Amino acid sequence: MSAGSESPPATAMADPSCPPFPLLVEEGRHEKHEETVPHGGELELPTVDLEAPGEALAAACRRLGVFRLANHGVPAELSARLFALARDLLAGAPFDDKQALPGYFWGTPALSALRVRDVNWVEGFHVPLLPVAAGQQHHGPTSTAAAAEELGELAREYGAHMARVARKVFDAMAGALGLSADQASAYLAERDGFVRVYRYPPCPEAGHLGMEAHTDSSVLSVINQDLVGGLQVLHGGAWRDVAPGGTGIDGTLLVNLGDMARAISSDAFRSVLHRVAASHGKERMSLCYFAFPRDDAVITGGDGSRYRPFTYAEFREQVQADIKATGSKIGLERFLRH
Ligand SMILES: O=C(O)CCC(=O)C(=O)O
Ligand SMILES: [Fe+2]
Repeated sequence: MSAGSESPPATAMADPSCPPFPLLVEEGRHEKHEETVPHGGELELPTVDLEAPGEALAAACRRLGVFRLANHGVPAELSARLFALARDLLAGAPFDDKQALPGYFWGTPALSALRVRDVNWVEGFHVPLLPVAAGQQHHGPTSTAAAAEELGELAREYGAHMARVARKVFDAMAGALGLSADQASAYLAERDGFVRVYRYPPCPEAGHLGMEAHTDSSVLSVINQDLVGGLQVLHGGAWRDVAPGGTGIDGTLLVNLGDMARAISSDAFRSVLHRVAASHGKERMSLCYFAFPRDDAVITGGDGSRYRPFTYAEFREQVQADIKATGSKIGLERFLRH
């Protein structure tokens, strides 16, 4: 039985900026959800130079599906401004004000299937890279609305850098896979991607996740995390910490391959299961960019692939239907050849 159908959970509301995350209050609940997968400490990740990706990039895609990216050309000052603006807005404004802003979300995206242990201890803004149509823009008079508009503009400026980075990374991946120019173009619609600005508020209780275990549906995702830590990837049967790469001029970004990279490479490239532990003492912030294939791109890893050909639009609709029905994504398994 889902926990949501038992007695109503307590909520953590001491901080007015905090969404009404449910707390696990019943005796014994922690034991019930105790880890079954061991924790294996930090995972050393390879660093790929964007200006000279060479063999290192393909090797990292094959072995891990996640790597650090250096020499990416994203101005440190732009990331710092976006982090600061997002932190001020998300940690500073009351929850009710934030909830009225376009693109704001908290908890699990599958709210229709809400179960207490599934609530992600996270909030944020979803910012598409394509400019928002005039009618959809928020013209509220408050300073919170003005800050949110500024955040959107800055996130799109940051997103333009992400699109540039994603194209360069993907062209190197496409080269390693021997994709045609048409495939390389259809399999990554980098300017149609989006940025998510996340805040993981401090969680008063152990046993929560900031974001539950998942693979990304993207071709590739680019993560820029602050210095708090909490991101973990499943490697060798254990959850391994991905340490922050440092901020400022020498800061690296993280590139994480999604399901689509796995499908187009016929499983040669990995899409790693990852999650974010809820923050305890400190809040955590991250800036994440996701790039997908064109909607009509027919994803195929060739005749030997375990997956039948499908369009990206088909994949996205299946993921949404599965989340609505079960609370979880099923993903590529749905597209296995019979
Ligand atoms: O916040 C992070 O570092 C990772 C977030 C993530 O995995 C996602 O949004 O898919
Ligand atoms: Fe993810």
